[in-house]
Amino acid sequence: MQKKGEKMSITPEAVNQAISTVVDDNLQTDYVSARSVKNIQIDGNDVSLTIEMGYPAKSLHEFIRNRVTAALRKIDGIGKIHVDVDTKIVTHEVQRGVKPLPDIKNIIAVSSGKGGVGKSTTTANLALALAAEGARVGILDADIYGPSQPSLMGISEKPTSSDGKNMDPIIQYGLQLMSIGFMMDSVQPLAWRAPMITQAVMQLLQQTKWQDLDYLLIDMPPGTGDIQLTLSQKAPLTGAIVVTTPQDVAVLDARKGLMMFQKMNVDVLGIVENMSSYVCSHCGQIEHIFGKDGGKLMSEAYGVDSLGEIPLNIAVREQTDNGKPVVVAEPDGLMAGIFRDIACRLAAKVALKPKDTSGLFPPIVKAE
Ligand SMILES: Nc1ncnc2c1ncn2[C@@H]1O[C@H](COP(=O)(O)OP(=O)(O)OP(=O)(O)O)[C@@H](O)[C@H]1O
Repeated sequence: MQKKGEKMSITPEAVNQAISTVVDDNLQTDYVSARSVKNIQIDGNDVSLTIEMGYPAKSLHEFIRNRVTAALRKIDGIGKIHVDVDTKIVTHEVQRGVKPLPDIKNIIAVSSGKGGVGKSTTTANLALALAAEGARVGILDADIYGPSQPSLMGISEKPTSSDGKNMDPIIQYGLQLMSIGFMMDSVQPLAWRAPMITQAVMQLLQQTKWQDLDYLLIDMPPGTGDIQLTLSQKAPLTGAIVVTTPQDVAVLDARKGLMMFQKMNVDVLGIVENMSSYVCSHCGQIEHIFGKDGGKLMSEAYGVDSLGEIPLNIAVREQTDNGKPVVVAEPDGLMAGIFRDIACRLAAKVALKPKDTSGLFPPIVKAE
């Protein structure tokens, strides 16, 4: 029993116990289990600590601070509470046999079973959403059949080399961008053979002067041919996402992509269903033009997370066609919010992966 006048002290256990009741919506686990609680300092009844997020979520920091503070307030006799929220993105494990690149913490392949499902649009907007949440992000446009990132991003210039050896990425809307389109003219691609293309993409990946990226999104060619297969083997991928529309055919193709990554031991971080519905701009009625729940059903059948659904929205098409994706054109709009939610869920999935430890151990050399 505490005596009158005696100063009661709060214990770290009580602090952890209180925070373990706060579950992060994107991580789907609490901050203690996610090892996000750092630097707990207890001074009598006053508590200060940091919640270190493993994924960029600037727009959520205030909300998280308030939730953690409210949970701590329930501790009997607690005094002043100070909660800081910050983000630390680290390098996570990639598929066996390859090592992460020094200037890129996490590479995520964005793929689709077939063309035209909105893979490039999704890549551009997710990259911009991650950047808006505070991450350093790049895009490598590897879609040999239609490298559309430069035009989606409103870029007309070609990259240059400041050291005569490596290419400098083009900086646009805060992103670092490189495209296979810069390396070929419009007639060449059909004449290129798969090994040449793969080599060119690997070269772009390794010889671009990426500047300290948290995430690099690769806009992959659609389908599951040789190029995709080799890239899944050679590029150090933290994971992949599959973009699909809800149509049966698209889902069927997307399934092949999913299986290709699984076979290559690339972690499938989730499925994004694009053009999932259409909201009538006049009456607000929701129509499922291309069918319903294709991505969701696929994620259930294959045990892969659904990262979210993007409705068919004219602003998405108009803004991207104008070289200013919707996330930068209307950052406070509904569509930007949808891309931000998907981006946070995706980055949270990355954050839950084991950290890369390949740099910790020196290579084993045979004794003389
Ligand atoms: N959610 C959406 N709402 C409206 N239009 C969209 C949406 N997603 C994509 N689009 C439009 O659909 C067209 C195809 O999109 P995009 O180029 O991103 O597809 P893709 O899968 O990358 O195709 P490809 O592999 O052939 O390059 C574009 O005109 C784009 O603006």
